Amino acid sequence: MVLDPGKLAAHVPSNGAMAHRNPLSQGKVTIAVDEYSSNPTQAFTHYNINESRFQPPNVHMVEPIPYDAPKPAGHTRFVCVSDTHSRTDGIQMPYGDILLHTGDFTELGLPSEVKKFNDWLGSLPYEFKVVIAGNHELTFDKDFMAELVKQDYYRFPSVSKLRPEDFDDVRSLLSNCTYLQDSEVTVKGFRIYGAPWTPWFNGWGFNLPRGQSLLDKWNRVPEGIDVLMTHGPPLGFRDWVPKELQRVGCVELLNTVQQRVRPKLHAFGGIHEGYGIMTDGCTTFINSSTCTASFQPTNPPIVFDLPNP
Ligand SMILES: Nc1nc2c(ncn2[C@@H]2O[C@H](COP(=O)(O)O)[C@@H](O)[C@H]2O)c(=O)[nH]1
Ligand SMILES: [Mn+2]
Ligand SMILES: [Mn+2]
Repeated sequence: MVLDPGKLAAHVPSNGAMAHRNPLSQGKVTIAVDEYSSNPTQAFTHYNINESRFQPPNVHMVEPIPYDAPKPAGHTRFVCVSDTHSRTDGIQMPYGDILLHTGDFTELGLPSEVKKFNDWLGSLPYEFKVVIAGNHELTFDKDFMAELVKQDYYRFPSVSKLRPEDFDDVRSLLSNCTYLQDSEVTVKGFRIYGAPWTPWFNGWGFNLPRGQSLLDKWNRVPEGIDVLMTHGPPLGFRDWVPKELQRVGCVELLNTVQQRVRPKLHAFGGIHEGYGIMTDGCTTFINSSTCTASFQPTNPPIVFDLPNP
């Protein structure tokens, strides 16, 4: 899809207490921990009632473009997938230029799974493929693995059985893509930044407490990037978990995206139930979780066109 930002009201929330320009840092916006950080459902309600922050005209749902829609001249087509969880066999992949996979490509990050995923990547025709980890890629999280081997009971027996030499260099198994972890790559002129962190939930990989710990990671995202890849959603954008009647997106990620970084595209997954697309007029938010809540790989990849830089 091609969006004309001029047709949508760009929304910069008025909650000035959480973002301010630092006079010592040449106009750079500084994000502070949000007062509702620890309770995203309450944060959503508060900002929606007081600022209509998550409803029209500040936010709109976006229909995905059909795969056979011609790509406009001077555009690059992104193909977004996420949360494939080692279930790639039946996925019909559409035409595009750059593949983005926003994590949970395995169940447990086992080297055998990573190899299978890498083989699948190798079979795809895209010119560029960019991948981040999710909370299921346990072996990619060095701190998680260091803690796991200290435990005298094993929550993840098949992972605990691995020898360090089996997973020390697990990233090198991803030879058919660019893997990002708190890092960026420029592809076809687009600056793409990727980070795997999600709010703590059941003690998986790359989990961090809400608040300053996650904000420290988001503070590493540079201004001026075109595409942000995270595993999980920001607050209010495709982050609803119906079975718990909860919003679970990260408030600090939202404030970072809307008030400081303002990328053209924010691609993520993480909350399988949130599959779909929204825009705030500046950033298009795509949750491309392939797997459903019951881990069926039935949600199709989402394509998105951006004008070339
Ligand atoms: N209440 C919350 N539910 C969550 C959160 N993160 C994930 N989930 C639920 O689990 C599934 C699958 O996630 P996965 O990482 O195991 O693949 C997801 O679709 C949600 O239903 C959370 O932070 N809070
Ligand atoms: Mn998942
Ligand atoms: Mn996940």
